Amino acid sequence: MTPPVLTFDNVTLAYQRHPALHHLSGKLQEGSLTAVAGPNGAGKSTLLKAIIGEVPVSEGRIVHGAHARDIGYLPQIAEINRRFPITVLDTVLMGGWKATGAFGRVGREMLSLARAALEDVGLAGFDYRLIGSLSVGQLQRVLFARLILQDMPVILLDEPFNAIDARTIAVLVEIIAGWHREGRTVLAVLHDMDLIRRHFPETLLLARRPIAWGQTCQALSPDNLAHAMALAEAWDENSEPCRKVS
Ligand SMILES: Nc1ncnc2c1ncn2[C@@H]1O[C@H](COP(=O)(O)OP(=O)(O)OP(=O)(O)O)[C@@H](O)[C@H]1O
Repeated sequence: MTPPVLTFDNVTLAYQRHPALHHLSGKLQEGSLTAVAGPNGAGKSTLLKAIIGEVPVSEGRIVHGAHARDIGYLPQIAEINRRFPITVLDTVLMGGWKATGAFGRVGREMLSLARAALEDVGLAGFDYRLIGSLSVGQLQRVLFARLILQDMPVILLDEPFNAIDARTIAVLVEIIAGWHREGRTVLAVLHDMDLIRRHFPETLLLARRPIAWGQTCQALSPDNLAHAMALAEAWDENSEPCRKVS
């Protein structure tokens, strides 16, 4: 068996010592397709940010396997500055910086790969549109095209289907399924339980702490979902900073 892509060893993540996620342990296997589910404020986005090093680990550790530097990350769309005056094509080409270097010239091959990625997401011909002129769904397609160009073995997606219509969701779900078939590891924060059940074989259910992690049908059992909701409702934002649990 190949070593896990990520190992979580009793991980606690906190902001100003107030825990957002407690005591997560488990392994993300190479080639797995996993949803991260849970109520608002459960710590889902925080977990993704900790994996890419944007949020420090307060306790425990996250051990990266062979692909430590090879992670593609799609932030929540609300975190993208759409006023930045950049074209669709240049946004996608940012996904190729590893090959071109930060200030390298974009070669013909990279350009044609970027255009092919735009075609894959159904946006052929949008090259010179400014991203500020796109609908939310079109912008999400552009960001997926950038991930295609990035060509990473591990891909983290934070609410990729938020505020997106069914047609665009179908296109993006198919791209994710393609990544899975290619053996990439995908971890996606999602809210739509039906969509998770249909397309994601594994689920990590969080409610400020892990509730379940395994096959989706078991992880999203009615008992587990009720437990997660009850914990979320009982949560006190002003609770004491985390103390170690032995
Ligand atoms: N930068 C920050 N500073 C302080 N607290 C934060 C920060 N970011 C998130 N939090 C808090 O950490 C907790 C977990 O937030 P997180 O965004 O990880 O939840 P989530 O499960 O992704 O929620 P949602 O489904 O609403 O996006 C929340 O209580 C949130 O207010």
